[in-house]
Amino acid sequence: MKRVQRVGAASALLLLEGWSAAKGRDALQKTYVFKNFNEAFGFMTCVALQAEKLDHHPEWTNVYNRVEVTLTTHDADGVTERDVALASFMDQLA
Ligand SMILES: C[C@H](O)[C@H](O)[C@H]1CNC2=NC(N)=NC(=O)C2=N1
Repeated sequence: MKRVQRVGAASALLLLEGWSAAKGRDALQKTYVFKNFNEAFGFMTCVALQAEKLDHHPEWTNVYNRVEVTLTTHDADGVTERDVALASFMDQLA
């Protein structure tokens, strides 16, 4: 997999809505709230398939209708265009 340049959370946030910078590390965070568990898990299933396609995976937790997402690129030790791409995909889907 090609190396990607770290862009950092601050510049990534200029392109995204509803995301914020994580505390203590270069990462993006967002909490999605759905109608119920089915909607939340459907979202996660769709994102999981895309994540496999992109070979880029979220850190996330799910409790009932909430999905808390953290995006960062472990290989670059920070936020890259891959995180922006995955964040945009999630926003379009939600
Ligand atoms: C070997 C494999 O391509 C890498 O480990 C991929 C998989 N998914 C990944 N996901 C994320 N978020 N960051 C990575 O650096 C990353 N690297």
